[in-house]
Amino acid sequence: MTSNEDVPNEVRERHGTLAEEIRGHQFRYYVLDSPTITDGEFDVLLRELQEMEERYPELVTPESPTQQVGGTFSTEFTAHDHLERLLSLDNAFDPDEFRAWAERVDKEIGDQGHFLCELKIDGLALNLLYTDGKLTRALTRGDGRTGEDVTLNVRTLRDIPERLTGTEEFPVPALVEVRGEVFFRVEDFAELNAGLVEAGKPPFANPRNSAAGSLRQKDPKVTASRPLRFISHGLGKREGFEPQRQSEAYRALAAWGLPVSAHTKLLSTVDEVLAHIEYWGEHRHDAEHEIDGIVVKVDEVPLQRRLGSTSRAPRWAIAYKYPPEEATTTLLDIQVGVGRTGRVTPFAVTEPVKVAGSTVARATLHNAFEVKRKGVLIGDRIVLRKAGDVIPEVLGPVVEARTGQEREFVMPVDCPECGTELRYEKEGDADIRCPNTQSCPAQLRERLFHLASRNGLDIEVLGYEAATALLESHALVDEGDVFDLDEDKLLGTELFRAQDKKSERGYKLSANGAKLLANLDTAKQRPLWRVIVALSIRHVGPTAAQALAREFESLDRVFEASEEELAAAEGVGPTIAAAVREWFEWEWRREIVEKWRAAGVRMAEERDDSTPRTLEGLSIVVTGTLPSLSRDEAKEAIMVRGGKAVGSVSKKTSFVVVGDAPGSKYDKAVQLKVPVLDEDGFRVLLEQGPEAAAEVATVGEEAAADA
Ligand SMILES: NC(=O)c1ccc[n+]([C@@H]2O[C@H](COP(=O)([O-])OP(=O)(O)OC[C@H]3O[C@@H](n4cnc5c(N)ncnc54)[C@H](O)[C@@H]3O)[C@@H](O)[C@H]2O)c1
Ligand SMILES: [Zn+2]
Repeated sequence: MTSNEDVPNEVRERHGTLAEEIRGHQFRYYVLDSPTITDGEFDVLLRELQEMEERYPELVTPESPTQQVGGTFSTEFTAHDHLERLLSLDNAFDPDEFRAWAERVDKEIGDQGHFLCELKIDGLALNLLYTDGKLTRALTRGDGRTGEDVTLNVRTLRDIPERLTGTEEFPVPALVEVRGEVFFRVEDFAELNAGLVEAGKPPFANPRNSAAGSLRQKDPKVTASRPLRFISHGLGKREGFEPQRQSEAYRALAAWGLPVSAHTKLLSTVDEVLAHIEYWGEHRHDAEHEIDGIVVKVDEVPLQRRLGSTSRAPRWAIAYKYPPEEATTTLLDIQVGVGRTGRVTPFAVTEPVKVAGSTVARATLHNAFEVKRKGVLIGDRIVLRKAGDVIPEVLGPVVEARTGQEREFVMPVDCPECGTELRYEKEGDADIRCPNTQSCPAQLRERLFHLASRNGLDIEVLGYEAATALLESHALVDEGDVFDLDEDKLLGTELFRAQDKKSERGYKLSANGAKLLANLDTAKQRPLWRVIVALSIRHVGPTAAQALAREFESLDRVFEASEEELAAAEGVGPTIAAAVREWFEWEWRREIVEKWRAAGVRMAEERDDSTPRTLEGLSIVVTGTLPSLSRDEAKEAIMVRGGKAVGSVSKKTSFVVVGDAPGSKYDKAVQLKVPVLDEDGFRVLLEQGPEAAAEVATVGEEAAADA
């Protein structure tokens, strides 16, 4: 027996309470489908327990959460044993942890394995038993040995075949346990939640919880009404089928009619794997479902056997987890901001918290109805989410954590910046606005900042600070004056002065000031669509502006067009048409255009006739990373040849240009049989035109096989 003497008492105590706390969270997560902390926070607790046990191995007992597959089963369902255990996965949270795992693997099996990298789908695990090709039972993971029988519910999933089909290469086996993940696509999840809210029911916190909640229903009809999806990612017990490779098993599963992932990649070295992990870390939201990491598996089945498993997880696989995109924090206050089109939006001021690698202290709440709908009170513990480059948002309150001290948010009546009474533009609007469009300092500042942004006229020096300073010193009345700025006017703004002892005034134009003037000069030459973006017309971002520029070719023609003509133009539509007409109704805005024109800003599309318009009438989608062209360069090349660079794949798409790790657009192209080009093929398209490109393009399944 091991002696326990060297474990300090307080460590033993902390271990006990921590393990209890973790079990409580597991119960709420796996049985109730209603966690009170985020997954990231849960992982931190489990990691703390692991580290304690590594330091003091005496603390390890078979009952510790570190030794068990997290879940359990509820009495709502019949319990059934898996034929072979369905385990969890060990985690790596940074490259060093991943390297350490790879080194352990290497030591065990020598340098002879391959790494199969898969997206870690954020759903819930399911075990399907097929006997003689027929689906006979479906179990949740449960505690890894015993799961919940959800067969009736699973039969309602379209992705899961009742019967397996066999092929010559892969005949149907006598028995096989197929493991995989049940999940919601991100867009289906959003739709489901919107429907729940409309019906007055509380929305789900995230797609994973909604998938678990939808699958574990007592009434299969409810499950049937939810668009749950399934992707296979493993095998349990099998008879009459012995794959040598995990990747081979996936080919068999696909042949039998089961869905497998299109994003699985076989790699040889640790560096390649880390590059792949980094790639998906930046493209996390390109997949159709949520991912919380990359699962790396040793591909060779005999090597998997040699590595074996612990009681909790296989040693031959690891889940590399990305920084969590959700965190809980305290909502300190709700304040309002005024945007460039006058929209007044409440935003959350929170205790700073780390999410997705950066510290967040503010999050959007969209409008007063959203605040109500989300049910958040000032003082609440809340769940924050930050996905990629998107502005952080408040998901909702942790109701269990309320103390009774929380208070409701009240929307202000007047504009916080100019004091004008706020109003809804028309009845039923979600957004309330400051009607002082021309001179509300907040709106002006935001418009200037937007005008100078990268999608607008790209004027580097004109950031937030400069915009504020120019307005405060009255160097500008509104954005109409931007191109009239000169040295004299800038010298009236302290920000653009530099000390100069030689001059009488004691200052001269700063380097930044000179740079601003130079930048403004260049900005006059930007293409028409950027000028349109810079006007801050509601609903008109880069895509709409490009459509307007393409269809009307000059700002005057946009101005002269009727609402009907605008709406009829490709890529414009009624909302944008109405917004454009509304914009031009105001005298002071037409003056902006006149002042810019007088200053020499480009007002019409300049056709570059040096390049023949060989792509006229074609719609082309570029997706994934091309080896030597940036996405913008590729789009530019399409547009100068008269083609349209569009964002989404439809039957009308002429070509889809595909780079590395292309995501769902590529899948869609295969499905709709739109010709697919790689970069070489794209060059053929640019240099020799569509007919030559069609010869080198791949179509449908043929394209999928190539990838
Ligand atoms: N918020 C909470 O209170 C709370 C409580 C308990 C657990 N959790 C969360 O649940 C998860 C822990 O659960 P876990 O034990 O399932 O561990 P895990 O999420 O680390 O990984 C194991 C699971 O990943 C899934 N998976 C997805 N894609 C896969 C692929 N391509 N190949 C293989 N498996 C794949 C499988 O279902 C597998 O069982 C963690 O994310 C944890 O944070 C949260
Ligand atoms: Zn105002």
